Amino acid sequence: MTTKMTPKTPTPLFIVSMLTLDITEEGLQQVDVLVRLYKHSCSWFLGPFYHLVRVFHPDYVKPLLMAPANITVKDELIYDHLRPWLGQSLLISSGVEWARKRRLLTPAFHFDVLRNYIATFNSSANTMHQKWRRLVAEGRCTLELFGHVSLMTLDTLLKCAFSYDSNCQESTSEYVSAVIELSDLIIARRQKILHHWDWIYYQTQQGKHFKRTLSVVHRFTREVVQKRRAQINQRTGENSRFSSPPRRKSDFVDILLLSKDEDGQSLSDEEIEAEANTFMFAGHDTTASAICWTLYNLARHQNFQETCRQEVMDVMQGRDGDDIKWEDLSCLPFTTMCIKESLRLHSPVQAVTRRYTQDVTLPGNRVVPQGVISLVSIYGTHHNPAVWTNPDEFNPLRFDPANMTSRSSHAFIPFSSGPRNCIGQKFALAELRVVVALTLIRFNLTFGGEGGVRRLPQLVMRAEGGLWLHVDTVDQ
Ligand code: HEM
Repeated sequence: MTTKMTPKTPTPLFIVSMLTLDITEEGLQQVDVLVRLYKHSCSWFLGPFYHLVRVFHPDYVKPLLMAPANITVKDELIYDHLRPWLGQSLLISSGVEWARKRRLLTPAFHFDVLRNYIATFNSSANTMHQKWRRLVAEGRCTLELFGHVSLMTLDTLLKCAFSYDSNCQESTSEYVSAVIELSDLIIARRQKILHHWDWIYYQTQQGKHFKRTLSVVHRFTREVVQKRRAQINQRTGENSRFSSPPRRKSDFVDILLLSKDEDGQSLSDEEIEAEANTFMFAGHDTTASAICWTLYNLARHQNFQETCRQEVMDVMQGRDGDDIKWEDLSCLPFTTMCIKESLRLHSPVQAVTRRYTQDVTLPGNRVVPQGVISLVSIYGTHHNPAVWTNPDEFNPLRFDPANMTSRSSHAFIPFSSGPRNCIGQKFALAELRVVVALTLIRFNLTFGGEGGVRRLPQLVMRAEGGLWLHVDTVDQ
């Protein structure tokens, strides 16, 4: 016998928090209450429109995230506002269209491609740290991390996606300002229920501003792709049978321009623009959030910070410069454990939502009926006391391989899982390790605030009023 997931009676507080998508510290604490109460999932009707199942136990998360991509649809409640910016890209599309794009884009994230980006990760981090050194020398030792780190991840992505040196960490870039503004405008739109309808939103000042900002971003991407296409066409003309790679190291746009599906079809310029915009959106804030929270957690746990620093210094011993190399990444096991624990405790993405075109069966013969929105709570799963002992405690030893054998494969899902998992996770983890390692050998980090910060779960996990750390240069 199967049981359809039926709604539990929600309290008004929970309904309000769903409509505002938990964008406060209190919203997160309400999730903690739900998780302790229900352990696996709960299910609601939200007004007349939505029936929503919220899942936060690995046993239930697994069948939902591992469901075949051809029955999985990205839900409009969360993703529709991104469509004007990202178009029908990998993040948003479904079915056959998604499968074709995923096949064409996967080579862009192969290890052989990623290892070329290590130099860029180092140089972007160096620029940020030079700024920090200047600020420390001026006596401004307490820094708001998100501002600095977001510019650095944008700088990196612009170089890796477009080979474009924006110098955005040192001076204002119109494109970078527009990308930051678009994310802020999308958050603001989500919080106003009436703005969810296009025909209202685009009449408002905010909606008009969104359109103007969008045109800056789209113009930039279009110009890069068109210019690059022209260069490739010119090279193929010179060498009539083959499209040869560029003389500089390939970036994402080059790889997408040269990729072909089984029928020999390549992505159109519009499709490449959509994917490039998606990399910028999906890759900069998420990675910045992960870096900032890792540094924050290490600032609050000096013993772990010191162990990581020692580990990095051991790797760098006897070297002339202090660049992190690709081969070094696998020699930083404890630092990687701290990064993973931080991704658990302060997961940049709090949830993913899905609908399924068929019923999905969960353990105990429970069924999520087709069409129902499933909200897979990454935050809830990572804070579930039925899965993690003392879930609010920062304890990197959870990720010691000896302590991981009995844990479900779906207990730790910062990058989601299954066919629609994050295509950029190896890129992100490599950048995280480089930036965290370089930061620790150059700076001591301390947190002065009492009792921690108030978390701000927006598009990614941030901190209310910013994330402020005290930064001192390490004597070398
Ligand atoms: C710490 C950093 C990152 C985190 C925590 C993260 C997390 C996620 C999550 C949870 C998803 C699933 C979204 C969903 O199903 O709705 C996702 C998908 C995706 N991510 Fe990431 N991400 C990170 C970095 C990146 C980077 C660096 C890139 C690209 C350069 C990227 C590109 C994408 C794309 C294109 C998808 C859609 C994949 C698909 O549907 O096939 N992400 N990411």
